[in-house]
Amino acid sequence: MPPKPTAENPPEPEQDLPQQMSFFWLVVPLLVALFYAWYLQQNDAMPAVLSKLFRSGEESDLYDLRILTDRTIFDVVDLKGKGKGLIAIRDIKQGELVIQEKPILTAPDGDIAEVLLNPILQNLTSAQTKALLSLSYTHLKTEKDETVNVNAKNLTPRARYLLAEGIITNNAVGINLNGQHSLGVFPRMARLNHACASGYNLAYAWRDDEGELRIYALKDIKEGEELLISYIDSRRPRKERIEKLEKTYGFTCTCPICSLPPEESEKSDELLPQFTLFYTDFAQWYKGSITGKEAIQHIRKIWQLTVDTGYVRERGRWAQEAAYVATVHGDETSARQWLRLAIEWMGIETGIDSVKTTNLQFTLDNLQEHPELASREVMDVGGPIL
Ligand SMILES: C[S@@+](CC[C@H](N)C(=O)[O-])C[C@H]1O[C@@H](n2cnc3c(N)ncnc32)[C@H](O)[C@@H]1O
Repeated sequence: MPPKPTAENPPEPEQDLPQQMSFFWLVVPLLVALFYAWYLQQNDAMPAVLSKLFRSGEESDLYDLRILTDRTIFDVVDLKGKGKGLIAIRDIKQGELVIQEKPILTAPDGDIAEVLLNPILQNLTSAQTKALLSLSYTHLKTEKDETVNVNAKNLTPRARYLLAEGIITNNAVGINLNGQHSLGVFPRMARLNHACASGYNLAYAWRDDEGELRIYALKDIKEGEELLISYIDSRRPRKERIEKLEKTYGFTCTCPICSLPPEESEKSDELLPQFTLFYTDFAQWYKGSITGKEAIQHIRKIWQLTVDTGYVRERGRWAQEAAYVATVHGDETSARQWLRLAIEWMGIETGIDSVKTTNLQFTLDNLQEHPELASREVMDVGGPIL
C-alpha cells in the first residue's frame, strides 16, 4: 500500500501536460505503425525491406529461404484495375534471375475433382493454406443453383474446395513432375500480371532437377516498371487474345500491344501470326521437303520477325533448331554461330546453368563428335544475319 500523504510525505505531483502529451505522441504513432504493418502483411503488400523484419517465421513455412531471391528486386503492390502485381524496386538486367520458387501445392494436370483436391488441401500447412486462399480467382465451379460463401471465416469443405479450385485454375503453372504433366501453385509468381507479345518482360522455366520454377528477365527492366509474363500464346491476333484472356482469366487485356492505335494494331495482327506460318514452313525440313539452306532462310525470317515485333521469347529455341540444321548439313561455321546465339538466348530465358543451356554449350564444345554431323547432304546453309 502506498503511504498516506502527510506534511512530511506530500503526494506525488500529478504528471504535467507536456509529459502526458509526449507519452501520447510516442504510443499512438507506434500503434498506428504496427497496425499498418499488420495490414500490409495481411494483404501481401509489404515492401520487401520491411517484410524481411516482419515475416520470416511464416515465410520459412512457405518458401525455401535459402533460395528466396526476390527481397531486393520487387514489391507486391495494388494496381488499379489489376488487383495485385509486382513492381521492380531497382533496375533489373536482362537474363537476371527474378524469382526462384518451389510450389506450395501440386496437382495432376486436367480437371481438378473434389476427391482429388481435398486430400491435397488437407496436407497443406496452415501458412500454405493461408497463402493459397489469399490468391485471386475469377470463376467458381459451382453446380447449377448452388450457392457457397467463400468469404465466410470458417469455410465449409465444399466452399474450401471450390475456392481452391478457382484459385488453382487462375494461378497454377504447368510443370513436369516425375515425367507427368502437372500443375503447380507458386504464391510469389502468382502475383505476376499478364501482357501480350513484346509487352511482357519475364520468362519462366521449370527446373526438373531442382523441382523449382525460375523466372528470368527477358529484357532490361527499369525501377518502377511492372514485372509481367504472358498467360497465353500471345502471338495470336488481338481479338483472339482478348477473347481467350476474358474467358480464362476474366479480364480485358489493355496491355501496350492490345492498346495500340488501330493502324498499328492491324500491322501487329498481321505480323504476330507469321511466327507460326514461318515455323510451319521451316518444319518441312524435318520431312526432307526443303533444303537446309531454305530452312535457314525461314529461321532468318523468324528472327527478323522477333526484331519487328519485339517478341523475343523462344529465340533460344529457334537458334537451336538452326544450329541443328547446320550441323546435320556439315556447315560447322554456321552451326557454331547459331549455337553461340542459342546459348546466349537460352541463357537469358532459362538461366546460364539450365540443362538446356549447358547442353547447347556441350554441343558447341564437342561439335566434331556430334553423332549427326554431316549426316545429310553437305552444304553451306548460312549463319544468322543480325
Ligand atoms: C495470376 S493472377 C495475377 C495476380 C493478380 N492480379 C492478383 O491480384 O493476385 C491473374 C489475375 O490477375 C488479373 N490480371 C492479370 N493481368 C492483368 C491485366 N493485364 N489487366 C487486368 N487484370 C489482370 C486478372 O484478374 C487475372 O485473373
